[in-house]
Amino acid sequence: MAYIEMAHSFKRYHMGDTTITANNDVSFGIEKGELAIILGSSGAGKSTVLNILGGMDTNSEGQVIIDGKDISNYTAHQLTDYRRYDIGFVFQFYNLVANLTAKENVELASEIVKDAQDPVQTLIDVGLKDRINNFPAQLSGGEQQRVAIARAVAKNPKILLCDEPTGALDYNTGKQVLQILQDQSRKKGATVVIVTHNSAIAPIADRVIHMHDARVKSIDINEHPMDIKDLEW
Ligand SMILES: Nc1ncnc2c1ncn2[C@@H]1O[C@H](COP(=O)(O)OP(=O)(O)OP(=O)(O)O)[C@@H](O)[C@H]1O
Repeated sequence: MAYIEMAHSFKRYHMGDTTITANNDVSFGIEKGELAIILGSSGAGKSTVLNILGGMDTNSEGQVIIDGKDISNYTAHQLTDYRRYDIGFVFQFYNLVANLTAKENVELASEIVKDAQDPVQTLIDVGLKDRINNFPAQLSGGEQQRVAIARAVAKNPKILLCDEPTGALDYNTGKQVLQILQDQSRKKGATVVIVTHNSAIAPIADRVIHMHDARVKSIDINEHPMDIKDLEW
């Protein structure tokens, strides 16, 4: 069984008399240490998958096995622990706390787990040695996203989930952020899942899960993922 295994997962939203099926019989596996990209156009159901994998939402039906445990059966309390200890999340618009410095933003996360990485070292690792005591408003978009990545990885999560992490960034800054995410997988052994509508970045992934209209349309394995420096879009 794969490290992450979503099996026949459905997510239905009920709005009055209508039911929206955001995920329709979604099944895929992701191996430990892989960089996986979930690719699809707007409304395909990608964020729904990511939120369910991250324990921020629950599915209506089907299994969500993470490291051998089915989180779809978890209680609210178990899901809180799961989000706290096992998951790092990176959002499109960074979601940093505006009145805390870069270091303090990372500490917010590192202080709630037992075996966290050192916040300063984590910021140095993402190239922010000279920005440690700056507030988010003093940082560029790319730098803010790097703080957000440092915050996510400082907890040593089992899985790093990223929702359109380069969506608000320009081309070169986006590539730098992708490089950091690919390094998390290649050099640190983290399992990284990126949701995007940008098909140009698919070649950097070990596995590409194509979604359309709430379903998985196909899954591609890249035996030789492209280096970010060779990527063009
Ligand atoms: N809380 C909700 N209540 C009702 N419908 C929802 C809710 N969340 C998502 N949906 C619907 O589910 C479908 C899938 O949404 P989802 O956000 O997963 O797509 P997506 O592929 O991530 O799109 P985008 O790239 O635009 O974020 C959409 O039709 C959306 O309107």
